[in-house]
Amino acid sequence: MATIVTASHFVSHIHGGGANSVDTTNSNLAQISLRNQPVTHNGLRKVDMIQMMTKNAILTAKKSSRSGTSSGNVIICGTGMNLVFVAAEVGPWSKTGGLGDVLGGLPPAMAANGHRVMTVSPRYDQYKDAWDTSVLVEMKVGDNTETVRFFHCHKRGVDRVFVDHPMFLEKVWGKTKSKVYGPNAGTDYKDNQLRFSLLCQAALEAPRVLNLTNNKYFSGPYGEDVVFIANDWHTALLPCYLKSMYQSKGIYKQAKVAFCIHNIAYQGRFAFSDFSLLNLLDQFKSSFDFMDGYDKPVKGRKINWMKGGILESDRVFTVSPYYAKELVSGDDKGVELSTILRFRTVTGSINGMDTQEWNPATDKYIDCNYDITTVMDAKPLLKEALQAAVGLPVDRSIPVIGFIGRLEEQKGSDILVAAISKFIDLNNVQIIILGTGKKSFEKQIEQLEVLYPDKARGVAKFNVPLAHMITAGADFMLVPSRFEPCGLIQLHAMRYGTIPIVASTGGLVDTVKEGYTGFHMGDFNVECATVDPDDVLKIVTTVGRALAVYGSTPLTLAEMIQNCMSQDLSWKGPAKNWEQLLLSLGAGGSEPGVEGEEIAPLAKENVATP
Ligand SMILES: Nc1ncnc2c1ncn2[C@@H]1O[C@H](COP(=O)(O)OP(=O)(O)O[C@H]2O[C@H](CO)[C@@H](O)[C@H](O)[C@H]2O)[C@@H](O)[C@H]1O
Ligand SMILES: OC[C@H]1O[C@H](O[C@H]2[C@H](O)[C@@H](O)[C@@H](O[C@H]3[C@H](O)[C@@H](O)[C@@H](O)O[C@@H]3CO)O[C@@H]2CO)[C@H](O)[C@@H](O)[C@@H]1O
Repeated sequence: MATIVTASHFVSHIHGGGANSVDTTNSNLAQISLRNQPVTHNGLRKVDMIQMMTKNAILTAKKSSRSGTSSGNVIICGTGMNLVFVAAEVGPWSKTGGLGDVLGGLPPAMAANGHRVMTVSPRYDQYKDAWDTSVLVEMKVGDNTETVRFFHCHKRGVDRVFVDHPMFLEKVWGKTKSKVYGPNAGTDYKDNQLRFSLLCQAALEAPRVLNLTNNKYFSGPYGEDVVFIANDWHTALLPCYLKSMYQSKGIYKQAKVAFCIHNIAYQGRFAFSDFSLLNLLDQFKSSFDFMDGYDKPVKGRKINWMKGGILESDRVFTVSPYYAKELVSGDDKGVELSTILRFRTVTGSINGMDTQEWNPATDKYIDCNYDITTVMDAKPLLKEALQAAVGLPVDRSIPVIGFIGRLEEQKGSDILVAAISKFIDLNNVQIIILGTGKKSFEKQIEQLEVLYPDKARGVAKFNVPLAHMITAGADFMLVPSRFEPCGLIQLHAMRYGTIPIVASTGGLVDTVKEGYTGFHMGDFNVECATVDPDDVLKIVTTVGRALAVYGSTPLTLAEMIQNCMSQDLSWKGPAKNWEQLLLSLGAGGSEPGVEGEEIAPLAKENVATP
């Protein structure tokens, strides 16, 4: 267990209000703010004042928040659970893809429903909006004793906690979008196991040592009655440390761990001898023990972090119901963990999307804002702006197909490139691909412009403004994934009235309805080493179907656009679902939340780094 080196309270001039500040303008809220005050020295037991809140009191709290008597626009009130999300990425501070998006969007939606919510992630950069808490904790990482420092800010009702250590900041500084896991795509930092061991230990300390006093609903440390939501392999040690370092000493007795799989393709497989680096008891060895036929990073017997996380946590979740089924369907889709997963129940809960960042009515990256009533007028203008931006002939009558994604085998950009050569000359169409990742795939997409100067562009950059312009300006969004746990690209596209053309896998099955909100291509071969000609044909055929609708039945197209845009794709529904799932874990002090509306925007400018 970690040792607190210095634990000073937050200074009131930073966050406003002293450590035990109680809002007295509303007696209900005053009760709420006492909820998490420590009452014993080491127990940090939650004062169960919340039970005194009647439903009426909750409603009053909500009403006063809505009417603006509370600070800001965030509607939160004190009931529910103490939730601690732990991940290697948290958007917008750090994001290489969808994991960062989920950590950015789901926590505020949970907070809106009255839960007390913290995220813990590395401090990869000098975030302008996160302050030094001056709380330091020492922990054993590998053979050394390391000191971490916690930074913090409170945004959209969520405590955003950043773990500061040179293993994160020194490596990544200024390059958060590309260097979170390694110096380049496909190469991992050699000390990733130590980095994420440190993250897991820090995350277990944060709820106990941070005296957070930044809003009127909650104060004091979170205490011990928490649900940890550990995300992906980087957080797999958390349930083990929880058991061996805390629960064995009577701490966190009623805490629970939910382990969420965002992508089974990344498991954290390392040499078996590395187990000793993790400072885990031998009792955990069998959970991590793993054999595969690959030579990387060493031949034969390995440890597998994802396997450990699956077996040692209280419940296993993933990000769509269909992917949950695929994971246990066989070793190809379960990436050699399907047998292990069959020992556990894997529950899929579909992701939402950030409807503030991705809102055509307010999007600052597009020239003309629109909604469901003005989409048909706006889209041709946005298409022209997009064509001009990437240097394609500007012509609103030409259908434009977009693709956005990490250039890994998962996303099928190689299949798409093969398909383009088959359909592009036969059709009056333009295609724009945006992505970063494997160098060979980046070269493939950059080559498109050379081959088809008037019809195709490939931009090998991580470019958020361009992602928004494509999402708004394209007519169709292609998602030819070999596998896709949930997928956010198709959600963003539908919200912008851009019709998705998707492979029939994972969350794409759950979110896109054939002929109603999009087009399905069928499922693809998950074998990544080659491009299956059948899959190329599936893209060609389905693109043909979509272009026929574009060209011949504009009314059907318009209807599909309306169907896409009229859906509620926000985190609201998914957050309610997550609430039920997390309540079922039965962590100490857990109670249902309330109906809430998460409406506070996050100014991204504040997050800018050096
Ligand atoms: N070059 C670029 N420039 C700008 N933005 C870019 C970009 N490349 C990607 N992005 C952005 O990254 C995000 C990608 O999210 P996805 O969920 O579609 O995929 P990802 O595989 O990363 O996430 C994994 O985790 C999520 C979350 O659970 C699952 O939805 C998904 O299926 C799973 O593979 C989107 O916000 C997209 O706009
Ligand atoms: O948000 C996007 C994804 O981010 C995570 O995936 C990263 C993964 O966890 C890292 O291990 C690393 O993956 C590399 C892998 O370790 C290496 O052996 C090689 O196969 O290359 C991989 C890519 O560089 O980077 C991944 C991000 O690129 C998260 O786990 C996923 O769920 C998210 O989809």
